Amino acid sequence: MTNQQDTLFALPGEHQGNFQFDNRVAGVFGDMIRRSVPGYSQIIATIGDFAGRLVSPNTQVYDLGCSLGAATLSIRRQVEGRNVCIHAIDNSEPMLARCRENLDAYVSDTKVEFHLADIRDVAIENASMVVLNFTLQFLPPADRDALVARIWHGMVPGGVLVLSEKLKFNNDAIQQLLDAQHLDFKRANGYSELEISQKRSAIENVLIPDTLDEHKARLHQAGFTQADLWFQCFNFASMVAIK
Ligand SMILES: C[S@@+](CC[C@H](N)C(=O)[O-])C[C@H]1O[C@@H](n2cnc3c(N)ncnc32)[C@H](O)[C@@H]1O
Ligand SMILES: O=C(O)C(=O)C[C@]1(C(=O)O)C=C[C@@H](O)C=C1
Repeated sequence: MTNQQDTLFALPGEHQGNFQFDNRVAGVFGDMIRRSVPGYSQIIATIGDFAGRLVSPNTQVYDLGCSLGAATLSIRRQVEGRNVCIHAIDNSEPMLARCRENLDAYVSDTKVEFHLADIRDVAIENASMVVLNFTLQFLPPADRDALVARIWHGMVPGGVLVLSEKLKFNNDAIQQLLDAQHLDFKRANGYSELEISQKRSAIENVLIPDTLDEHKARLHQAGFTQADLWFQCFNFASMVAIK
């Protein structure tokens, strides 16, 4: 998988303005997300494990906001021979082009369809797995309930939704503690103070986190009565919901 080192925010004044999933970000995204999101590799591996257990034959899988295709690749390895179609969807052209290259690099009998599209416009049908791995947080908050409800409607009974997100906390002391631990994680992964602060400014109006309670309420409201947290490290979490 494309894995150039992320130095996008290393020089003063670099990459000013709002963060975008453009060609520069797509070129370093594998490195960026691993060094920025604690537990990312574990989450990708576990998405594959959920797929192995819960994806049923002759159904569809949706990777919404697929970026470079890490989740799609992890799922595809676990569902060979089930006559499943995986839909890898992203509205960033440079991300989707690299996603296609990464998936095409390995042989598989499982069909993958690539869609350059907004996840709010894509029909979800006969789905036994839907993945929102750090994508919902980039949608305008007003659009989130409708998407999760549409996902529930498009899923088969027993299907699984994996929802991973950066979290916000209502308690200030907890917010500050977990935020500080996340920043130390980035420092330990080689990001400088300048890189950390410039990236923070770039994403603050773009990545709008919800609290865990808000996520759980949204999942329940959409119809997912079986939903819980399966992973959390500092202010990053992943939830699993079964229809
Ligand atoms: C943090 S990345 C997701 C990481 C990826 N799921 C993974 O597991 O490696 C968010 C992705 O969502 C895409 N995205 C954001 N809003 C979108 C939308 N409305 N429709 C489609 N894709 C979107 C971005 O282009 C970006 O590639
Ligand atoms: O909070 C941060 O600093 C992050 O970098 C998080 C995050 C994410 O959660 O998606 C934000 C943007 C990039 O896509 C990679 C990681």
